[in-house]
Amino acid sequence: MTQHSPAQAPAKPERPGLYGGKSSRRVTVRDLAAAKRRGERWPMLTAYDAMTAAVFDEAGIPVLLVGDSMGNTALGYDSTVPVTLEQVTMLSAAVVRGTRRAMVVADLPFGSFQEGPRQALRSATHLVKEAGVGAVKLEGGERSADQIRLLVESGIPVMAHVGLTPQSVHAFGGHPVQGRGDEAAAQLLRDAKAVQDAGAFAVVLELVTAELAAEVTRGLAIPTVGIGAGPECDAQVLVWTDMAGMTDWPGGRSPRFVKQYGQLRAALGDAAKAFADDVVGGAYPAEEHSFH
Ligand SMILES: Nc1nc(=O)c2c([nH]1)NC[C@@H]1CN(c3ccc(C(=O)N[C@@H](CCC(=O)O)C(=O)O)cc3)CN21
Ligand SMILES: CC(C)C(=O)C(=O)O
Ligand SMILES: [Mg+2]
Repeated sequence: MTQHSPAQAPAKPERPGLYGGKSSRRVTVRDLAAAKRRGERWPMLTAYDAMTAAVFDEAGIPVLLVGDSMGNTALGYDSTVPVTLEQVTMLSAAVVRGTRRAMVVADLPFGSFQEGPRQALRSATHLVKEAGVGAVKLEGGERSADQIRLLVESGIPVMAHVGLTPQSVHAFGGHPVQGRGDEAAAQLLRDAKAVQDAGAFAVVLELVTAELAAEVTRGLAIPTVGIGAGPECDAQVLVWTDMAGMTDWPGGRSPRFVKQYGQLRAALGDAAKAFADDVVGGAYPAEEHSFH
């Protein structure tokens, strides 16, 4: 079949942007700023080990967060509060080793930055030098602005985190939606502006109404990363075990913002049972798994 098109349209790269980009160099804060200017949305996932991080890196996820949610997921605590800087450092080093392209961001855990800017710099420096992360994240808006400013001045990119900040679960008395009511909305807007002014390169908005998150996203020059913050954020993050259907939620009910894109808990349980049945029944190992 002959086709009489005057000229072959130049082959359009399938995904020109951050997600699925082909370059093997690490994603940088400049790439994220450029994506906001292009109006391009991007995904972020947590990771806590090298093998899982490699899967997400190969899938083209541009930013991986070694979240202090490791407390709930990897370490078996019922909150993020007990997580230590050494735990985040060890798992961050594994995630960096497992990845080639993703920017790896490490959470500063509870107690590692609240004393002030100098403590924050000591903790963040430890993560950069010992684990090799490209950026750190810390919770708090106006209350954390001095910490953010010193880290950024010292050359460490900072992702901020406002709205629901789980390290304050005891102060919040749970995980309530943030920014409801005029006073709370005004405070959240001040927090978002404060972290941008302090030099943060992005800000997580956690459990914020979709309307307020949209307003914050329009009002900031830096990208917003939503979790339970509606569809208008520049980026979206989920805890990977929630995203993949691995998390065992207390009472079996997941938070409203979670969408499961897989059934890993069932799949892994089925694999373990099939292995166990084969061992008990003598079907494994078979001849082809044996040496002579
Ligand atoms: N596995 C996991 N996923 C997370 O998203 C996560 C963690 N762990 N650990 C740290 C925090 C805790 N997070 C949570 C935990 C519970 C709700 C929750 O139950 N929210 C209610 C809304 C409550 C309200 O209506 O005020 C919901 O239904 O979403 C939200 C965030 C988010 N973070
Ligand atoms: C959910 C994200 C934003 C987080 O802080 C974590 O995983 O610890
Ligand atoms: Mg966290």
